[in-house]
Amino acid sequence: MAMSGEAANQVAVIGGGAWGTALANAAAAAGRDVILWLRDPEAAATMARTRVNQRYLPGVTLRNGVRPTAAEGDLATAGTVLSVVPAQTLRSVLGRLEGALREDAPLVLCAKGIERGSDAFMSAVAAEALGPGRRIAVLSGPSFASDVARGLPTAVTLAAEDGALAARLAGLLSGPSFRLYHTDDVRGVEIGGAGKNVLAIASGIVAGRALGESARAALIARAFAELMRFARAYGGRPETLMGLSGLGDLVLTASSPQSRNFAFGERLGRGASPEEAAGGKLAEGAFTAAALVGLARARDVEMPVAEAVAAIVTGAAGVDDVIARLLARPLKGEFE
Ligand SMILES: NC(=O)C1=CN([C@@H]2O[C@H](COP(=O)(O)OP(=O)(O)OC[C@H]3O[C@@H](n4cnc5c(N)ncnc54)[C@H](O)[C@@H]3O)[C@@H](O)[C@H]2O)C=CC1
Ligand SMILES: O=C(CO)COP(=O)(O)O
Repeated sequence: MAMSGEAANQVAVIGGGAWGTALANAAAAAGRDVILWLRDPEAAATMARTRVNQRYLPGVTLRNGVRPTAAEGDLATAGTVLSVVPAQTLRSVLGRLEGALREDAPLVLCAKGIERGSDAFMSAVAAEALGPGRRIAVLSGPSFASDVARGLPTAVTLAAEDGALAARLAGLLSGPSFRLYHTDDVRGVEIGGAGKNVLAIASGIVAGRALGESARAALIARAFAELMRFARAYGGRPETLMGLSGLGDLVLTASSPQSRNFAFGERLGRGASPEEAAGGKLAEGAFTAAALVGLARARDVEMPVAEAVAAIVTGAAGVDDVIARLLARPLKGEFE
């Protein structure tokens, strides 16, 4: 049955954190009718009343087209669904909400991570949780929630295996300052988003240890080289990694203290323990590091920077040991 105009214009955002709130505002700016679903009824009611997400995105007013709710039934009319909960919660959240979603609504995955334990990419987790019939897309790219929510110019990538669907969703969510490019390289886009979070932690460590801007630039370039190797081994296209969702997002996240992953690394570099460094904020790379390294090892992909981050966040090695090890690696051809 064809979707009614009302359903086609309605977007549900699952997850009322910083990014979910920003994307809800961006979709409303694009003219969509937006349902912002939170698991906590009290938080949803407060947000509906105050029109602000004080905990996760203070200082930003919700647009008129955004309706916060905790009622699962409110999701039933949305023609498009964005999942914006942390990567490690995706499976359980989709399991809970599966029955509340329209069967024909495409699901746009906005978390940047790899599931721990299963080492599964987000698209694989969603396909397992919702069954093979669900159309799945991935949205990723250089975009701080506060920039997007304030309407500052931002460009990201929307990927779906069905290129026509990717183009349609990019059009649906693009607004005056939030621009979505589209591609059919789902795997390449999700690798860029998940990988850059891990690698940005390393960049933060270099900054926190005061190793200098030259060292940080070298680190970012070597980190990008290993991300390319990983993508090649797992079916992501090199040009995707060269684009917004790869290099673009790595540059943003690995060079700004506004990034929670970078800030987490910076605190590690200054000597904080992983628990202290997290400080109650979500640093997705800390959870994804071991999974990324596990996948890399499984296909013999050399990822010394990701290995270093995984060793530090799991407490297997200290920052100084890891730096010494990286600097002692044998010299080799740059593009081997
Ligand atoms: N904040 C940003 O600038 C950007 C974030 N992202 C990605 O978006 C994802 C979410 O990040 P943020 O919104 O920034 O995190 P956040 O920490 O601001 O918010 C996470 C939200 O998820 C909710 N949540 C957690 N577990 C849940 C569960 N089991 N059921 C329902 N809701 C649950 C929390 O209550 C909270 O509202 C991450 O993967 C992140 O990498 C991507 C681009 C930009
Ligand atoms: O993904 C992001 C920017 O594109 C946000 O980065 P952090 O999660 O490190 O804050």
